[in-house]
Amino acid sequence: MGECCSFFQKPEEPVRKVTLVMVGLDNAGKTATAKGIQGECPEDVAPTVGFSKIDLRQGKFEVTIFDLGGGKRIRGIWKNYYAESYGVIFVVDSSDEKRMKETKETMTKLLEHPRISGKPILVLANKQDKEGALAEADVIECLSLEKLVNEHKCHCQIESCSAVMGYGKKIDKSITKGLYWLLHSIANDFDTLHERIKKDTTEQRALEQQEKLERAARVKKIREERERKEKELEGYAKHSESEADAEPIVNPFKPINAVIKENEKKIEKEKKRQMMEKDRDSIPLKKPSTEQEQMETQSHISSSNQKHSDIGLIDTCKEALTQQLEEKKDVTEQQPSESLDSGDNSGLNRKKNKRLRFKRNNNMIVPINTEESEPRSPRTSPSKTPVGWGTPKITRLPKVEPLGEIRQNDFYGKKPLPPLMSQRPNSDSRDAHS
Ligand SMILES: Nc1nc2c(ncn2[C@@H]2O[C@H](COP(=O)(O)OP(=O)(O)OP(=O)(O)O)[C@@H](O)[C@H]2O)c(=O)[nH]1
Ligand SMILES: [Mg+2]
Repeated sequence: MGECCSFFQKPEEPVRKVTLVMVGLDNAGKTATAKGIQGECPEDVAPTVGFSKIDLRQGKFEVTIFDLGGGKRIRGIWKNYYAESYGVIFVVDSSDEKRMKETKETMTKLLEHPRISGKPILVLANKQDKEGALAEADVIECLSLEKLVNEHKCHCQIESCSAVMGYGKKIDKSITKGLYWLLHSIANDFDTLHERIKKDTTEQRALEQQEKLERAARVKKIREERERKEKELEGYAKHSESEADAEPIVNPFKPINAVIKENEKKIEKEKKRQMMEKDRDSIPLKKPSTEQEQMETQSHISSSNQKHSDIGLIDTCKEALTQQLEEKKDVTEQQPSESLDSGDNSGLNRKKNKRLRFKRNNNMIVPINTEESEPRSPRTSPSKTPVGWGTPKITRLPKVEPLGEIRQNDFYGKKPLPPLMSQRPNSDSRDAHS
């Protein structure tokens, strides 16, 4: 019988499609409430990113509810749903008193929107099961709800509820009651609302179409600009290619083997040059004629070579030689007296080393300048020739030979010597009879 009644009633009461938006701050309980209305368990819900949509049949209404994400960054999308909404469900977390100010600001912004103002609004003061949750009156006061709805000529109903109390048939009756109130309110003013929504949605769609065209024009412009730049680059590349064909680029890099060989040749050339210089320095310009010249030449070569090797060493040797010569000079000065006072051996040594000169004087041989040619002291050790320094001339004095017949003959040009006198004219000079 009931079915028959409803069957007959249906043609009289046309089915009305109604769209609702469910908004409020994040964590307020919107999705939990929507799930409960739909007959699903409201627990284990996750924050909504974007929106979720539920459809339900309520009497003569085919209801579509857009459950929109309440996060700060998502609230911007809310306005896109205002035009087609017949009414609003605003969910408040009554247990979160700290966010009441934010809730009020959000609600104010919502109600003052031209596509919301004048439309019916259901406020659900949710989470009443939680201890310390604000009562209905407190929520009204915190949100200045009366003032707000009056300002924006919105029909308003507030219900205290708990979304997690149950779902389906066991859903909190306050939620069902609030939903009935909203649908009835819409039904009461349905035609007006319907015309407004038609108009708003048309405008909204036109606006969206315009935005779409503008976006397409921007994309087209960007694409054309990019294609123009690509063509310019292609033209530049072709121009570069033609230039490259005309003038082949010489590769500045060489194989490493070629570079090594080149360097080796340079080193070899430099070595040869140095060798040639060395040889040129070592070859004497004229052959030394005498022994002394040879020695001097060798000394010069040695000195010259050494000059190339170490000039600093020359200075050192100079100093050493000078010092040595000074020492010898001192010794030479002391030598005559020592030689005279010393024994026969020292006398013999002196005879051996002494260079004697003689002059003929009335058929007599007279030694002269014996002191000047006094040899160095035998006690003085021969100087060690410094490395890299020419042999000093003092060590190259002519060798003193003993005076003999051959030498005497040479001296007198093979003439017979005069007979020796019984008494020597220079008896003090024993050196003449050595
Ligand atoms: N105690 C209690 N917890 C609730 C109630 N309603 C929702 N919750 C819990 O509150 C948390 C947030 O619920 P949601 O439904 O996700 O909140 P929302 O408004 O959809 O949040 P957004 O999607 O981020 O905007 C969940 O852990 C729910 O279980 C309620 O009435 N009482
Ligand atoms: Mg949600």
